[in-house]
Amino acid sequence: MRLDVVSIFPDYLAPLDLSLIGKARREGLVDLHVHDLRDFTHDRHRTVDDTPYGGGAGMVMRPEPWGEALDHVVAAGAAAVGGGVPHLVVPGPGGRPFTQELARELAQQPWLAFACGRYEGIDERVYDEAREHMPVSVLSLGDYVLNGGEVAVLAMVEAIARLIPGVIGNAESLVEESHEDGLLEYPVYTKPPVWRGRGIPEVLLSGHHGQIARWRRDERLRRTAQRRPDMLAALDPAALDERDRAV
Ligand SMILES: OB(O)c1ccc2cc[nH]c2c1
Repeated sequence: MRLDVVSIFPDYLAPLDLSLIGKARREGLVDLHVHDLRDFTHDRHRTVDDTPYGGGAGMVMRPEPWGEALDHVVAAGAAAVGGGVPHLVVPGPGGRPFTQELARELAQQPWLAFACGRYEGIDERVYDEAREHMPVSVLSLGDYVLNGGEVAVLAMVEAIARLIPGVIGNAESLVEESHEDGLLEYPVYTKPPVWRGRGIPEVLLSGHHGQIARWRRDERLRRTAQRRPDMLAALDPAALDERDRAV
C-alpha cells in the first residue's frame, strides 16, 4: 500500500518509522511518503493560512498550497502505483466516525492520501476540488477536538496498516480483538502466577482449551455489556449462541 501524508508538521509523522509500521515500510509492505505543505507555497514566508471570509477567530488554510500539494501527490503517486488516484482521507472533528470496519475497508485500498488540517481548517473549496478527482472521506477519531490532523493520521495509519497481510507477524493476533467482531477483548494474564498477592483465573491454568475458550467468550460478553452496552445492543443476535445469552 502506498500512503501519502501532507502536513505543515512532517516531523509529527516520524513515529511511523518505528515499530511494526516502520518494519512494514522497510519490508516494502507500506510505501509512505510525507510531504511538507509549505513546499507548495511561493512567498518568502511560506504562508499556508489567511484570515477567514465572514470574520471570526483563527485562520483558515489557503487553498492554493493544498491544490498544488494534492496535484503533486496524485502525479507522483500515479507514477509509482501505475496509475489511478488515491482515496483522500481528511481527519476532522466534523467527520464520519473512523471505525474498525472503516479501517478494514481502507486497508483494502492500494493507495491512500491523508491531508492534515490545522488552524480552523482547510478552505472548503479544496474538498470540492479534490472530490472531482478522487474519493474523499472526512473522518473523526471521536467526539473531541485536536489541534490538527497529524495525531489522527498517526492513529488511522496504524489501525489501517496493521491489517495489511504480513504487517502483524501472527495474523491470529488480529482475531478476537476489540471491535473486530463486535465485542471487546477478554482480559489477558502472563507470568508470574501470583503478583502482589493477586493470582490469575484458575481456568487459564487448567489446560482445558474448551473451558478456556468459553471463559474468554464469557469475559468478552461481560466486559462489552459493562463498558459498551451500545455495542452489545448492535450485535447480530445470530452471532450469539445459547451459552452467550446465559452470560
Ligand atoms: O480533531 B481532529 O481530528 C482535527 C483534525 C484536523 C484539524 C484541523 C484543525 N483542528 C483539527 C482537528
